[in-house]
Amino acid sequence: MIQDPRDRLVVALDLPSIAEAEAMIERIGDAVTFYKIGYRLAYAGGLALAPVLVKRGFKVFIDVKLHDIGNTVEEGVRSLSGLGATFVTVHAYPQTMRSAARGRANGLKVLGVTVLTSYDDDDAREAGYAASISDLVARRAAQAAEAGIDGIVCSGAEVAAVRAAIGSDRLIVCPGIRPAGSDIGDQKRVMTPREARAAGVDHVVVGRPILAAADPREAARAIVADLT
Ligand SMILES: O=C(O)c1cc(=O)[nH]c(=O)n1[C@@H]1O[C@H](COP(=O)(O)O)[C@@H](O)[C@H]1O
Repeated sequence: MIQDPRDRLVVALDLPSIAEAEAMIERIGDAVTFYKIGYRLAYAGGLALAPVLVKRGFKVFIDVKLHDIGNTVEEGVRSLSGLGATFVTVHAYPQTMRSAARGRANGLKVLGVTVLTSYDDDDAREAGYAASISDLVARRAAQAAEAGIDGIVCSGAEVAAVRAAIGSDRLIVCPGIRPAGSDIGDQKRVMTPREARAAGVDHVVVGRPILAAADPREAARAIVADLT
């Protein structure tokens, strides 16, 4: 149960260094309680920021989208469990999800990324999938529940189908969130914060619309208001 509405928003710290991430966190102030460390920051040494943020009372989402042989995924998730983070992502393949479930410890929750929000049906076809994105997402959500992981990453358009597949005890997290009128960038399956909330999302992930805003704190506040 989410008590503080700010916890519904996860801000993606897609920045090139810990120093720049720290400066952004300072600018955003108390408008945000939950931060995501993804490829850009993690591969620039940013995983070290996770325990620092946890110590300061923030929640942390480690978005490394693991996908490898089972043993490697299990041990990787076990290593990441030491950071004190709340979420870690893996690609939602059955073997990968089962292995991640075995490796999680210390309260770390595993989220399965169904189909990236930068994909539409043409992109899925190009990658060799005959199924539509909505079918693929529903299938992977059901497999995530079977594998016993803690939640799903999908687009806002799939929230209802995913909820039906995973029930109310698992979490739904949506990136590809764009406040009305903001630049979509490379995202293809997008929704506004308000629409995602109405669809029943637990958390939304937002990067560029906040990081690139003239006033990131105000941009974050406006999104939290739409999620409340
Ligand atoms: O796992 C994710 O967080 C993720 C999954 C997905 O399907 N789509 C997606 O955009 N993301 C991440 O969510 C963030 C979205 O950032 P913006 O498009 O800048 O709001 C990025 O850090 C992506 O890596």
